[in-house]
Amino acid sequence: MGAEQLATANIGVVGLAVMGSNLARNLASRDGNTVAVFNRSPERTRLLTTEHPESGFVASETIEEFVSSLARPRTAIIMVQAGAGTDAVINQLSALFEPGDIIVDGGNADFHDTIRREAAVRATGVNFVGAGISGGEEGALKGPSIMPGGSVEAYTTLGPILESIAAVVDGVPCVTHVGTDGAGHFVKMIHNGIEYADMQLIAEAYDLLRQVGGHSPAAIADIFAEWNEGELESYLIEITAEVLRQVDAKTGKPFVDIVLDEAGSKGTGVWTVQNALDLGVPVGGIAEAVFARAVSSHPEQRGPVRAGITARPEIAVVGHTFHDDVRAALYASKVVAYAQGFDAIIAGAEKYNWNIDKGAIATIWRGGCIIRAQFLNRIKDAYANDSTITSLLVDPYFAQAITDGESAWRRIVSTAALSGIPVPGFSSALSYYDSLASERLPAALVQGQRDFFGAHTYKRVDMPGTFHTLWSGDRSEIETVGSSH
Ligand SMILES: NC(=O)C1=CN([C@@H]2O[C@H](COP(=O)(O)OP(=O)(O)OC[C@H]3O[C@@H](n4cnc5c(N)ncnc54)[C@H](OP(=O)(O)O)[C@@H]3O)[C@@H](O)[C@H]2O)C=CC1
Ligand SMILES: O=C(CO)[C@H](O)[C@H](O)COP(=O)(O)O
Repeated sequence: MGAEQLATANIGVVGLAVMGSNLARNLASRDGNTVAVFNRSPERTRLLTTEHPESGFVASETIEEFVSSLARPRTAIIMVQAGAGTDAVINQLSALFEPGDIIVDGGNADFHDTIRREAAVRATGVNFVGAGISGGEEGALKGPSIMPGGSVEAYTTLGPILESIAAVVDGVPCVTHVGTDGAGHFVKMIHNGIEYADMQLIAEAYDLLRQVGGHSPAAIADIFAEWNEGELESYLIEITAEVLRQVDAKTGKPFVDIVLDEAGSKGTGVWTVQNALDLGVPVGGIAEAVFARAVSSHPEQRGPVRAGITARPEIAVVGHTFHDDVRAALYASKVVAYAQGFDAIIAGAEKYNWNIDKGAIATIWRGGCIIRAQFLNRIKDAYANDSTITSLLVDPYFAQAITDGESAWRRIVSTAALSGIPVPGFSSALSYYDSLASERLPAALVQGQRDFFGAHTYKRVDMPGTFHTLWSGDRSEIETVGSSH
């Protein structure tokens, strides 16, 4: 590593922790690439170059050296901690980059930050691409799903290199230009929200099979492995079977029994729910998954409540088809979670003026990412058949899937309630479906209450206009000017 470097690298990676080092190795393994690498603490850089001489990295110990090692137009992918760390590296690179160069933030950035950063960097003539990258360590190395946002010009240069390192399904690379500025990180955020919901539903299925079904973790691993051969085939089901089959070497107990039952999070699920609230999109499945992790992480509340209860419900007696019912409930709830996630994408695209192709998003999520699944082919097909559908639940395939699983779904939610097993994911998904399916909702009464205490007005079912009842007067109705609010 010298002070000046020859500009031999066609791409660089800044941030060489788990994701950055694996992405750099992935890039280096593709024909024609010479990869420059830099990390704030040089120890990581040294470790990577020592352990992987085959990658032929051009390593630097200062950011200046790193920039000088890049051929023009310079392209650098940042894989550092979201937030202040990312801002620090963007500032360093923008001070040294020239118009036409490209900075890619591949971390899990808040898309509002990406919108801000893209505008600031673009003003200097440098291109900024906020790219969601999913797949964890293995995906980064072997082929992730990549969700880049930013300008079309930047994608023209960057697209081929991203396509060369992404996962490939049916010959199609799992990368697409999602839209301008923050679109890529927005879609990655929704991906993570769906990931939360999917994981929670799988965890509820496990809990039911264990507590009500009476199966051991190893037996449940076999059930999940079998489910992974059918419509539920997905990476998350596959790894769940692996986790459940694991035995703790220290105690000989199932691994799942020695792990503290307090789920952590890094924040992208919370962002999804916060933004869905702002957009007015009901994403109950994702919200329940976030809240379920929060409930689990409050032992100071769980302990005393549990200690104060003298008797728990008897576990309901179930028949031998119970695990088929759980599978059907899991599938129906999963359909709802994905439908809600795509609704949030549609609402975000509208609010932020992104031209997001829903079918293309389903396509690039089929491989490389954490929520990769066969099932995404069905979503791709649904939007190919009709890109204007108001909900995935009206697509003929999904409507039929829900109808087929509906009775089992209801049996599972009621069995769980009778047995005292928490199923916030399954039950919120069912309530959401029932809300959409109901002829009339008690929202009419809520409107009446709002009008009573706040003169917020209401609309009538039998005539146009906006009305208010004089609740504290003679209770006659008047027509009001302006719309209901
Ligand atoms: N881990 C995962 O499975 C996934 C992670 N991501 C995202 O990818 C990004 C990288 O993730 P991961 O590899 O896990 O690493 P971490 O999120 O743990 O971040 C560690 C890296 O950030 C660098 N860093 C932190 N602060 C600064 C700073 N102020 N200036 C310069 N560098 C800084 C560290 O440098 P140093 O070594 O000097 O401390 C190190 O290289 C994150 O945004 C993460 O959210 C996305 C998908 C999956
Ligand atoms: O982005 C990811 C995968 O797509 C990360 O694995 C994500 O950080 C996991 O989130 P959390 O730690 O909140 O469970």
